[in-house]
Amino acid sequence: MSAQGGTAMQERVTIRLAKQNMKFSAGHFTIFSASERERLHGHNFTVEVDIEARMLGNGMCFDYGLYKDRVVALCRELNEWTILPTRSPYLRIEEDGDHVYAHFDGQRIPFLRGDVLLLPIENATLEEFAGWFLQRLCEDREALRAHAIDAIEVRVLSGPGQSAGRRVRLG
Ligand SMILES: Nc1nc2c(c(=O)[nH]1)N=C([C@H](O)[C@H](O)COP(=O)(O)OP(=O)(O)OP(=O)(O)O)CN2
Repeated sequence: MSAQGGTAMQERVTIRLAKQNMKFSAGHFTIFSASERERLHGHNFTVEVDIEARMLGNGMCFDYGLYKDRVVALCRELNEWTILPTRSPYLRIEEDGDHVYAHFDGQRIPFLRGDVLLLPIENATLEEFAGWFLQRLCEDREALRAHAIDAIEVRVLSGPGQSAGRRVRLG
């Protein structure tokens, strides 16, 4: 339908946010099984968000600046930490004063408490990072309704050509 003529169904639009400051540097290791994991290493991760919404008149949908700021703030929360998953079936986290110990397959891996971010995810993977962003972006359901948002997809990249995307449909 042309933009001039309204329809009973509001037109949909996809806003893509992939700004250069949507990034975070973090250490992690992927756990593949009860006995296999990677060594600790890091990446400069980047984040891209697609938001599907309905047009609200005045030639626009919601003001995407609100979500730009939110994604950048979430990236800052993950920036310059070693990220450990608290919901892994294979990793036990022990907090002891200034240290955090990750217990994996008989290993007791020490970290300084001040270097570690414990995230409620199953594994420190791209797909779980994407899920964490998605869950945080969808916390304010009232705002999503007010902005006529029907779906959000978050894609996290660990470098060019390597990413995982997760999507939630709201409408
Ligand atoms: N399903 C998933 N599989 C794997 C993940 C993941 O997040 N989800 N992650 C890893 C590794 O952590 C990651 O691939 C390690 O980085 P790596 O690719 O080795 O290094 P680069 O990003 O520099 O890429 P290069 O191909 O080495 O240039 C494995 N599997």
